Amino acid sequence: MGEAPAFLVDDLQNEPLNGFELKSGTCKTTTTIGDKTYVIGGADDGTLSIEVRIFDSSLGEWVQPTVYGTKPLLSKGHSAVFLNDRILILKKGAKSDDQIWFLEVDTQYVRRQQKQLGTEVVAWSKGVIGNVEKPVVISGPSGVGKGTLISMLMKEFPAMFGFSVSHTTRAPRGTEKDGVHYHFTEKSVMEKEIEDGKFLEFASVHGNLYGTSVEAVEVVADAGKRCILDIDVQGARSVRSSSLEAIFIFVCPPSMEELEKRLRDRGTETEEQILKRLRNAAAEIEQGKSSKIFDFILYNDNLEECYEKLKKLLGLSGCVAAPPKSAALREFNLPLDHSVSKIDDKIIINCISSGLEKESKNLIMLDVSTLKGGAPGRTRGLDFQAIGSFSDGLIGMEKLS
Ligand SMILES: Nc1nc2c(ncn2[C@@H]2O[C@H](COP(=O)(O)OP(=O)(O)O)[C@@H](O)[C@H]2O)c(=O)[nH]1
Ligand SMILES: Nc1ncnc2c1ncn2[C@@H]1O[C@H](COP(=O)(O)OP(=O)(O)O)[C@@H](O)[C@H]1O
Repeated sequence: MGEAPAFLVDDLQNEPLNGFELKSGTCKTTTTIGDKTYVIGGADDGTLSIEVRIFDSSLGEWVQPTVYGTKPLLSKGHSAVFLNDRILILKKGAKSDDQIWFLEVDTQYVRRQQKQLGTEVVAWSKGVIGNVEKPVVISGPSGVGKGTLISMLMKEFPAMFGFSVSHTTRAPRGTEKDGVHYHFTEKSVMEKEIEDGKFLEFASVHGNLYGTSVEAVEVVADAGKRCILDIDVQGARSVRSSSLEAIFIFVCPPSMEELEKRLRDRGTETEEQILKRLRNAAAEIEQGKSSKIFDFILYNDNLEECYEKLKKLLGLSGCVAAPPKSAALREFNLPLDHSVSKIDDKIIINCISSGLEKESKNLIMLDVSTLKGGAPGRTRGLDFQAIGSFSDGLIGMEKLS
């Protein structure tokens, strides 16, 4: 709460300013939803990130919300458009990977946090261009074949999937590379990073600490790929109750004898480790089958058959590996001079650029009908098309993807 600058109160009381910058030149926008007006923009204390304050007209008070997610850095201004449960922010003059942001104001995640904290909550997430499917969480006992199935998937569809590289305190195996298979970490360092909120989930498994950092998932999302997480049942449970919308798959062995054989034949663990993993396996299988965490259970008896079933679950049966996405789909330059309007689930951006001889206009359509999964920090499923360019009254139709 606090004193509102005079011009803001004045502006808020006199006219609805949805999506338009306030007159003061401080690069703020206001968006009114019910009794609440979200004032989004640079703070008056010189903060470098975009700040949010809420004016609650039913109380006649300013509210300082709890803000989740990484705040976007200030730019030369922005436009704001309200979409059902979040506000789309289009930053002016920002780099192509930093211009589309969402302020979640009424998503399921935000509502849950508000209930828990009893305060006003908003959450930032960055927009990711491209219709990438939900992340895939794969769990199962040690030695069941998770890593093998994931490697097959990544080999056949390298442009489609990206692996979430976990942190672990266990020692690397012979062929494992730091930063590729795991981020091998000291326990004290990892514990400090967990305390600092850098992890989406973590668990103690077979006597070591394992965890998925928020960054590990974001790196894959930013590359426009579908994220695969190989995590244990405890981790899957944490992700299930997080804001990451994923598909959860549990892999079962055909029998405990076969599981033991695979673990021994792999030859990567000491006898003590093998026994520990086998002891834990029974409980993991029990939980995997009975808990409501998993959407699908796969039996990995014959490897090829199991892989085909996995592909089917992921909608990839009979699918020819997709070519890498063209750069055009992910590149999008929003000029300083533009206006924004909304028609149903389509945001129409009218970009005006003045050349030496004539002024030309470009119309870009941003499709927000299939937004997926908010936090941690990313909203996927944005698609954009150039729907027209007219300098001499000529409108051309061109799809960028
Ligand atoms: N919760 C959680 N579990 C993980 C993570 N990374 C790996 N695990 C799980 O830790 C367990 C042991 O993994 P690992 O040491 O690679 O042995 P392996 O399963 O025998 O190959 C497996 O069940 C993994 O799924 C993580 O980031 N978080
Ligand atoms: N369906 C299968 N039949 C026989 N061996 C398998 C099968 N799937 C995996 N394996 C082998 O079992 C061992 C354990 O597999 P791995 O992928 O490392 O398991 P996880 O990642 O679940 O610990 C590996 O040596 C792998 O080659």
